[in-house]
Parts: sequence; structure tokens; C-alpha cells
Amino acid sequence: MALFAKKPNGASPVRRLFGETVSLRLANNPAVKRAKVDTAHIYHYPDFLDAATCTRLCKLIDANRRRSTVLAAETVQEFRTSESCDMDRWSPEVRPTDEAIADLLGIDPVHGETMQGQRYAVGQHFRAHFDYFNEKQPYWPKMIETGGQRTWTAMIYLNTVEEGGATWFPQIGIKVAPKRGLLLAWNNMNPDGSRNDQTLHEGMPVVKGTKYIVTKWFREGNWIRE
Ligand SMILES: O=C(O)CCC(=O)C(=O)O
Ligand SMILES: [Fe+2]
Repeated sequence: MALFAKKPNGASPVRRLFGETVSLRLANNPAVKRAKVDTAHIYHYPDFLDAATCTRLCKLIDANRRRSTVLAAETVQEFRTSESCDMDRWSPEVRPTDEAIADLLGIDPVHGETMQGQRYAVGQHFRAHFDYFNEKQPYWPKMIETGGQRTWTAMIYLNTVEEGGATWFPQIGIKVAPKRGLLLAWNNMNPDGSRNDQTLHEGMPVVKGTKYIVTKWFREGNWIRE
């Protein structure tokens, strides 16, 4: 059985299994609530991260930020206007949070990409996009080498934004306002392991204040190589 599916909609047993096992684990965690939609698996965990850790991670992002990028480079200027930084998983400041996210989801940390910190100033945004990869794009062979398709996304809001900056899922009508310590996680796949286009989402422009988040994407294969 090929690990990386060739079917047009991307359905695969590996992707299906990630959906099932992680959903089951989250459903059995009393601190976690599932959003009331049928067409995607989206979960909230309020106060997942304590205030002191949130503040430390914000400072780390401030110290290391650079202009954010996207894979389809031609649209970068207006598409994702935030600043980002890679959060070194082996650093003592990052590692406990990085591993706590993987543990919450029950995913072996080797599947997790390097966690990304993001900072949005007033007016900055991340336009509607999918976190899963488009397997028809020229970048896909490179993604196979680094662990294949993205399955789950987990993000944590590191501060409460005065106004704006919500994460909006326009297809399913969910808007999540940034709240310090809140973790949001969703499966980018359907239950059969195909790509779920209902997971389209946007980081809306910040209206007042600054927004800090960390995002962690999990791959179907190994991101970390021996
Ligand atoms: O900023 C947000 O609310 C969304 C961020 C996002 O979609 C991502 O990092 O993939
Ligand atoms: Fe995203």
C-alpha cells in the first residue's frame, strides 16, 4: 500500500486513521469541546496554555519575526501580510508547548512540522486558504519528501486581541475570536481521508491591538528524519 494516496480526492487509509484516532482522543478529553458543525472536526480547548508561557512565546516571536511566506509565491504580497518565525522545537522555551500539543492530539511529535509563531499588526491578515497541500501544485514533490500531506492543524492564541483578528471558516460559518491561551485544532481531512474543502479558513485583519499565535501542522508521514 502506498503511503501517499494517488486518488484524485486524496482519500487514504493513513489520512483516515489520523482523523479517527485524534478525534476519538479529543472527544474523550473533558477540557475539549467540539464545534457544533457536522462537516468538519473542529475543537476548542480554552486556557490550554498559561499566561506566563503565552507572554514568553510572544516575546520570542517579537525577537525573531520576519515577513511571512506562502507556498504559491506569486500571491504573497497581499495574501499573508503577517510576520512569522520558526519556533525551535529543541529549545527549552518552546519544547514543552510543542510536545504538549502533540500529546493533546495523541500524534507522535515526529509528524509535527516546526511550530510557527505569527504576529499580526493592525490591518494584517492571512486570506482564506487551506492548510492541506494541493497535490497538483509544483511544490507537492517537495512536500512528499518532508512527510506528505498535512492532516491536523493546531493553533494557540497567545493574547486576547482588542478588536478583529478572528479565525473565520466561511464555508461553515464559524468565527473564533483570539483569546489568550485558547487552542483551536481541526482535521483538514474528511473522515475517509480525503481533503475537506469545508476547512477553508482565514485570519481576519486585526482592527485594534496586535495578534500573536503559534501554529502547528501535522503531516501524514514523518517530518523529522533520522
Ligand atoms: O491567524 C489565524 O487566525 C489563522 C492562521 C492560519 O490559518 C495558519 O497559520 O495556517
Ligand atoms: Fe491556516
